[in-house]
Amino acid sequence: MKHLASFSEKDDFDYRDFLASPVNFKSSKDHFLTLVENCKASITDGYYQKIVPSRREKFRTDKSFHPVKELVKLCEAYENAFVSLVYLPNQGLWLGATPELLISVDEDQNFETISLAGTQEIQPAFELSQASWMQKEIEEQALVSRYIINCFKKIRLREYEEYGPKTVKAGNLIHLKTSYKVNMKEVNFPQLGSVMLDLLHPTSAVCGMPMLPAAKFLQENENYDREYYSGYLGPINYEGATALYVNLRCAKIYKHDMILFAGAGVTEDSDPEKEWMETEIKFQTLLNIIQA
Ligand SMILES: C=C(O[C@@H]1C=C(C(=O)O)C=C[C@H]1O)C(=O)O
Repeated sequence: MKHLASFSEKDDFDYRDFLASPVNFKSSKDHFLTLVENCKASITDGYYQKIVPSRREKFRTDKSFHPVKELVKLCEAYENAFVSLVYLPNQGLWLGATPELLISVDEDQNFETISLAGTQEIQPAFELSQASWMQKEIEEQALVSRYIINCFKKIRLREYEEYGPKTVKAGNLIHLKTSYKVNMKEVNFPQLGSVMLDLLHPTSAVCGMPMLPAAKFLQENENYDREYYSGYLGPINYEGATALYVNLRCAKIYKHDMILFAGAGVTEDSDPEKEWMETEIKFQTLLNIIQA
């Protein structure tokens, strides 16, 4: 951390030289509200159980914005998030602080995945024991849990441990989380990590159920390219362990702006205005900490 912080102060190269100006796009609230209505209508028709539409929004970055400094601030603010800063030529510079583990395998061959969904905004002094959840969020998260259990069923894996659901904090938000753990040595399944990765991604926390039709629905209706948002990233076989996270609460950084991405799980009980608000408060996870 110290190394990162001093890097940002002493180097005089301008990272902006590497970055493009963002393409112009209009972020329309009406479009998102109509999209949520269309998701609900398709769910009511009986074919889908859940769809997770998303949107993006452009924000001006402050003069003092520096990606490495912002990375350090995010690491300090969000102890439980996977905080990342990634530059890829032609794909740009991405900054994020995601609460969502996709899969991990530790050095002792313990596998873990989680089901994370349901969102509420909280104030800093909020105690987790005060949390109460509506039927809509409970059902929404249960769908993600069912999706994971179905993946285990496909590979006939019965020996998993399930913890939760319990309420967890992710910055300015709380979510419902259930963890699934498997001792890969005990079940004699050394490939479990890669097999589950193929089956899980994209989970119904970011896409929908059933998965393939929901992905097609989003491609046809979302009207923009998610790029790396809702993909996954993380260390692979680093010191014997792998931990891949879903790329949420993330921003693509441009010369003088950044584009933030956020989605919200829609079920038949969704209220479009509330889903819009949910994407707004998800943007705040980054905006509360970084210079914008
Ligand atoms: C889709 C996002 O988040 C996911 C959707 C959630 C929800 O619908 O309540 C909650 C956590 C994440 O699994 C996002 O942050 O963009």
